[in-house]
Amino acid sequence: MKLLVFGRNGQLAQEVRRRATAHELDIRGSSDADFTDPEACAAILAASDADAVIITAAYTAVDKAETEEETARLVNAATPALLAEAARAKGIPLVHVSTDYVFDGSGTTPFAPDHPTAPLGAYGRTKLAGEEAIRAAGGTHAILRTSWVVSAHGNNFVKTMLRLGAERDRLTIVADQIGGPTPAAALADACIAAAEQLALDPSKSGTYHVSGGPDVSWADFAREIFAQAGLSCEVADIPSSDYPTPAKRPLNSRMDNSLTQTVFGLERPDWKAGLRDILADLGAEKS
Ligand SMILES: NC(=O)C1=CN([C@@H]2O[C@H](COP(=O)(O)OP(=O)(O)OC[C@H]3O[C@@H](n4cnc5c(N)ncnc54)[C@H](OP(=O)(O)O)[C@@H]3O)[C@@H](O)[C@H]2O)C=CC1
Ligand SMILES: Cc1cn([C@H]2C[C@H](O)[C@@H](COP(=O)(O)OP(=O)(O)O[C@H]3O[C@@H](C)C(=O)[C@@H](O)[C@H]3O)O2)c(=O)[nH]c1=O
Repeated sequence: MKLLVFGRNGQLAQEVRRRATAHELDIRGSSDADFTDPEACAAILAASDADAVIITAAYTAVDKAETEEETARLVNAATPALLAEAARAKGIPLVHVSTDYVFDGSGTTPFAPDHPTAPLGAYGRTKLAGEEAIRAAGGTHAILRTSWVVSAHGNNFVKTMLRLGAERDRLTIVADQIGGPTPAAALADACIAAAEQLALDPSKSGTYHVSGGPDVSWADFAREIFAQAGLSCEVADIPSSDYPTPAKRPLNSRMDNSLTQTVFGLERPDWKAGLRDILADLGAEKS
């Protein structure tokens, strides 16, 4: 298959490039497909001979989105909307990635894909608008909602903890937000599998959850990072109220992955194993 992939340097984009070895790839980064220009991006798709499209590009700066919601909306909603229409016009499947931040974080039960959405902030609102536009376009699609993506590339919680854990003896980390850290490598495999399977069976179109397990707090996630990296940084639990940020984060980010397993045959990713691979990639594993 030929895959048209939007996004080049992001966490997911880099893992798709690394793992889609069975396919021909046409990769478009922000320098040649700027998502603040929806028509230009749709024209790239319209002119493509790809068999499927994967959108990895997104505006992911959660706090900055509070003051840049219009830009975030262009990148996370307007361009995915036109790409979905262009994909439908060509009759090719579209795989898109969304977020746990479309939910309000209430309760302690894992959210199923059809649970009502109610984002707490601008990033979640714009990602939800992207989902809704893709569904409305009516083409063959998979929206894969994920959470807490980590990898050896780009900016993410693992790399932040490795940096801070090497500098400090003690960190205070929120312990009342619970979710599933997701290795970008496993998410890339899910995107590729969804593209392959949708091409064969468009009836698999829909919204799915791909989040690593088991669920954990950010504080316990940090402890496991330090344990696997052999860093002796103490982690003190704090409530979210002690870590004020411009955007409110959901307390419950647990997501039910069972539909993904049933329809696509994909197991829930094991984030502790994924973390070992990331630390090995970074040369940061415990010696
Ligand atoms: N990171 C996380 O914790 C989570 C991410 N997600 C979702 O997963 C997906 C992948 O995220 P992730 O790989 O972590 O994101 P990153 O922040 O690592 O990378 C962002 C990507 O978006 C591209 N991008 C940003 N702005 C533009 C623009 N104006 N035009 C074109 N491309 C742009 C970047 O382009 P370039 O390649 O040129 O650098 C880069 O490839 C996204 O849909 C995100 O919303 C969901 C839950 C958690
Ligand atoms: C650095 C640090 C963070 N934290 C907290 C803040 C936050 O609640 C949590 C994680 O911090 P981050 O800045 O990585 O979180 P954040 O940018 O909100 O991560 C989110 O990104 C978007 C794109 C998503 O879609 C989400 O699934 C999620 O991964 O850790 C501490 O409590 N102490 C610290 O020292």
